[in-house]
Amino acid sequence: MMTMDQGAAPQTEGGEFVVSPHPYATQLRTERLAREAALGSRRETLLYLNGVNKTFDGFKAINNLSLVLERGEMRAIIGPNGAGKTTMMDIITGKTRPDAGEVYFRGEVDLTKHDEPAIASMGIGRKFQKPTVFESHTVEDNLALSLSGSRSVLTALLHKKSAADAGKIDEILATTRLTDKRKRLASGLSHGQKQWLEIGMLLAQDPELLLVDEPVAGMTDAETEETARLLRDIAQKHSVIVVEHDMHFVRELGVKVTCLHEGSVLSEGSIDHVSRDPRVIEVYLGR
Ligand SMILES: Nc1ncnc2c1ncn2[C@@H]1O[C@H](COP(=O)(O)OP(=O)(O)OP(=O)(O)O)[C@@H](O)[C@H]1O
Repeated sequence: MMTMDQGAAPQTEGGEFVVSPHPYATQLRTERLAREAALGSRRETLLYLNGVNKTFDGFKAINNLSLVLERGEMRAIIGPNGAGKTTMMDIITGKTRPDAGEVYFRGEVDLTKHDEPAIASMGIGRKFQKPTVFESHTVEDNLALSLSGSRSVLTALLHKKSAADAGKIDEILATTRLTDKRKRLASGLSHGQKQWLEIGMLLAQDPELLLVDEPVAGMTDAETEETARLLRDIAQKHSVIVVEHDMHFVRELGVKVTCLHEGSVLSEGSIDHVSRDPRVIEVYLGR
């Protein structure tokens, strides 16, 4: 006579025979559902970092870092020197390859598989701390040279701009508060105006995500406050990550703040939440 294993024994339910799933099948299904849920939440996001690690000569610069940026979000990143802010930006832009972890753009592009030029062309623009504008060109020519698309330098400088290009340059000049400086040589701009021009040059490339590194370092108080307004304007149409130490400026941005420490997220939330967090006070704000 045939005997049956208890786990797979048929049972009657409303007159029908049903087979209890094997415990291993149940485990596989649970794991599959968890994977699908993770993929679902990743798809919703613009930038998804999960369990990212990067070690330099045995030193963990990035340590199991996870961070999610929603589409259209502006995020401020703070943290003490050496916290891993620059390394995180380097990983997002393909300058540094992580040792482990997931880095996804628009939920589906694995950024760890692409190099810097490819990532830039996908719509991630980066502005480094030091402005690098073309000093001997006018403000508007700096923007014309940066417009996305296949223009040669000569085409950009010598030929009449198309109506679309001209309209776009006008819009960027207005956003970056440089309309009345458009004919000036970039060398004649103040430090703050050069930073704004460089942000404009990034905008000319139509990035979906802008990474901005310490934009207000060296600016006057008035320029700092104007930069917060300028970035809030930009964030209406773009996603932005701003790394900055100036807490007054970060407060002016009025966005979610992430504090990094020793390569991972120490605290995250509103500026009030993060700046009251005893751990943030201990390692960063209290210093
Ligand atoms: N290419 C590299 N080789 C070796 N060590 C590195 C390299 N890049 C970064 N590090 C180290 O990794 C750690 C994190 O540095 P990172 O520049 O990312 O910090 P940060 O938060 O940007 O600091 P800061 O506010 O000073 O710019 C530091 O200890 C740094 O010395």
